[in-house]
Amino acid sequence: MAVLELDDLSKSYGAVRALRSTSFQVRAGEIFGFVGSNGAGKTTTMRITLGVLTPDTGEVRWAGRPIDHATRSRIGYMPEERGLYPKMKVGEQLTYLARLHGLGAAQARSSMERWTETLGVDGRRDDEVQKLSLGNQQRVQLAAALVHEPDILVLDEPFSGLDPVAVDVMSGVLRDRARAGVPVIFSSHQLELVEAISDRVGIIKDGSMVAVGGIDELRQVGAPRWAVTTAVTTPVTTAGDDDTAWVSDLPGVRAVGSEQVRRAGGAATRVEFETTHEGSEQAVLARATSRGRVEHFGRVTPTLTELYRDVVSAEGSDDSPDDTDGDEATTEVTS
Ligand SMILES: Nc1ncnc2c1ncn2[C@@H]1O[C@H](COP(=O)(O)OP(=O)(O)OP(=O)(O)O)[C@@H](O)[C@H]1O
Repeated sequence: MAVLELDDLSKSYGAVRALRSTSFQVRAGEIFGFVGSNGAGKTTTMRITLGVLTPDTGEVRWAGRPIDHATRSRIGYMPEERGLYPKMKVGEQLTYLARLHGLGAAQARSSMERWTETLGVDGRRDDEVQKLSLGNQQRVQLAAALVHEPDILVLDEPFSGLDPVAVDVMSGVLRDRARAGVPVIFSSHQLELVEAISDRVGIIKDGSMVAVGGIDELRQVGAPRWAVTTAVTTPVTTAGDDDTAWVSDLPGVRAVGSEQVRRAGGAATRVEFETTHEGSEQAVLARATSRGRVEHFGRVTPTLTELYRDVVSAEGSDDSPDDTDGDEATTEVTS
């Protein structure tokens, strides 16, 4: 299966180290969500993939071979800064872009028709791009990335500013392209959306990949997290009081937070904890049972937002641009 390989990419802009030995892969037919804080290095990575920026070290390969001019023309790219001609009509512009990528006149026209229909802007073909709303301009921008039927899709924040219907349309198109065997890489700050549509996710921080893998796989990294909710008959004191000591003093257990819920006829306490030894959650359950009626006990599945916060706020953060220390370890989970 063809794989897009980004191998050991480094890039500095003067004193700013934008990428530090960044490596990851995107397989054919896979949607890869690329996330990271502002300035983490996503756009730089995408521009290098497209070949508009040259890395200081490393290379990008497609199907085992370094990306050359011919392969580059097979990439559909949606740049963050967008790049349509505002005064050109939608239909003309898309047909023109398809022809630039080598499609014949009839093929370019039918591809333009197909993508404007799929993306719901077929009624705007004769309008200048600048007359469209920002969301519709973005749909046209995606059509521009797709109109030459690319083998690889690289999309820089394609969802930013879209309404929920447009998000659904865009997600559907990405899924459809992936099903057709295209590797799709997209960046986004909308982590719930990334979680919903990505097959794999990469988290970049200060130019280094700090986690790469399927979301379920990334969830397995780190200590398992649990929650226990116990009904308590004794009145709960001030909300926010620490009620985790009964959990924390058990071996192999670390309480990470608690919550108290008042309600008619009593209250309940929910404590979240991590286990560092297999089976130590059973000791928590036994103790909870001795304290009151256990209403709920189970594993907590972190969301991508929680995973992201964990890895991005992990120790070792250094935002100084001229930092020259070593690279951070990547949590690589491959399936
Ligand atoms: N042309 C440039 N000249 C100098 N510095 C640059 C240039 N382009 C990017 N940078 C710097 O490189 C770092 C990485 O920027 P990049 O645009 O790749 O981040 P990003 O993850 O895409 O951010 P965002 O989420 O804000 O779009 C940042 O510190 C940025 O300021």
